[in-house]
Amino acid sequence: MTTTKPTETLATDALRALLYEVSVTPKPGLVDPASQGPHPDMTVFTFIDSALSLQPYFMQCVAAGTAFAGSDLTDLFSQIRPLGVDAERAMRTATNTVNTHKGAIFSLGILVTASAYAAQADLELRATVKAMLYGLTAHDFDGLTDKSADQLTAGEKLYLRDGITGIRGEAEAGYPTVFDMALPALRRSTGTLNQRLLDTLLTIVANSTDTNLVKRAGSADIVPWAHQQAQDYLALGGSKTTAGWAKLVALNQVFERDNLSLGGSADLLILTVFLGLREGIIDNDSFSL
Ligand SMILES: CC(C)(COP(=O)(O)OP(=O)(O)OC[C@H]1O[C@@H](n2cnc3c(N)ncnc32)[C@H](O[C@H]2O[C@H](COP(=O)(O)OP(=O)(O)OP(=O)(O)O)[C@@H](O)[C@H]2O)[C@@H]1O)[C@@H](O)C(=O)NCCC(=O)NCCS
Ligand SMILES: Nc1ncnc2[nH]cnc12
Repeated sequence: MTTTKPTETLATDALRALLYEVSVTPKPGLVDPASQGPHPDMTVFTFIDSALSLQPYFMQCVAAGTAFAGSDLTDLFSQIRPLGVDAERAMRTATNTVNTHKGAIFSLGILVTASAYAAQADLELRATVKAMLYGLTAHDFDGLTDKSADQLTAGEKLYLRDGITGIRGEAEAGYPTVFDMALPALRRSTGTLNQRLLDTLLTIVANSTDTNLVKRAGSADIVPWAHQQAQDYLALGGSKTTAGWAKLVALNQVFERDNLSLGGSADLLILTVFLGLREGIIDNDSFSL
C-alpha cells in the first residue's frame, strides 16, 4: 500500500476509524448508535469517550515511529507496548472501567506506529508490521502453563485450551484478514459509507477467528457457524439487497438473544477503516445511511 497523506494526520485518522466503526448500524453482536447489542454496560457514548481518551496515545505512537532509528524493529514494538498499557488505563478511566477498545489499542497502536516509521524509512507498511512483531506469539505464549488460572487472560486461556492464537497470531502474520480480505472488500464495495462498512465487517466475520465470540460462546464450535452466517449474508447480496438486510436484522437478534459479541471483528474493521482513510478509498460524501 502506498500512502501520500502526511504523518501529522495519522492520529486523527486513528480516531476517525474508531468513531466510524461504532457509528455503523446495524452491527450484529456490537454496540452502534441504535443498539447496545449484547453489551448492556456500553452505549455509543461510551465509545466516543473511550476514543477521545486515546488521542494522546496515538500521538505518542506517531512520535515513537517517527523517532525510531534502531535496526531491530522488535525494539520499536517493545517501546510502544507499555504506552498501550497506560492507554488501557486512560480508556478505563474514561469509560467507568468498561473495556471498549482493548484490542484496538493494541492493533491500531501497532499500525499507527508502523505507518509513522514506514513513512520516514520509505518501507512498505505490512513488512514493517511483520518485522516489528516477529516472535510475538512464541514470546507471549511461552511459560503460560506456569501461570495460575486466575492470572490468565481470555486469549491465553483459549490458546491453552484450543490452540487459538487469536489477535497475536493475526498481528504477527501481518493482519492477513485485514490486508488480504477486508481491505480488498472495502475497495470493491459500493453504496453508502454505512453499507460499504457493513459489507466489509461481514467479510471480516466470514474470515476470522474472533476470540471475543469464542469466549462468549464457551466453545470454538461457534466459529464455523459465524463464518456460514456471514457468507450467507454476502451471498444474498449484502447490505444493499432486501434479503441481505433482512439477514442482518435477524442476525442482530440472534447475537443479542445468545449474548454473542463480535468485539474482535469490530477491531479488524477499525484497522480496515484506518487503512482505507490512509489510502483514500473512503469518501464521506454520501448523505444517506
Ligand atoms: C496482546 C493483547 C491483545 C492482550 O491480549 P489478552 O490475552 O489480554 O486478550 P485477548 O483475549 O487475546 O484479546 C484481546 C482483545 O483483542 C480483540 N480480538 C479478539 N480476537 C480478535 C481478532 N481475531 N482480531 C482482532 N482483534 C481481536 C478483542 O477486543 C475486543 O473485544 C473487547 C471486549 O473484550 P472482553 O472484555 O474480553 O469481552 P466481553 O465479553 O465484552 O467482556 P465481559 O462481558 O466478559 O466482561 C473490546 O475491547 C474489543 O476491543 C479482545 O478482547 C494486548 O492487549 C496487549 O499486549 N496489551 C499490551 C498493551 C498494548 O496494547 N500496547 C500497545 C500496542 S503494542
Ligand atoms: N462497536 C463495538 N461494540 C462492542 N465492542 C467493540 N469493540 C470495538 N468496537 C466495538
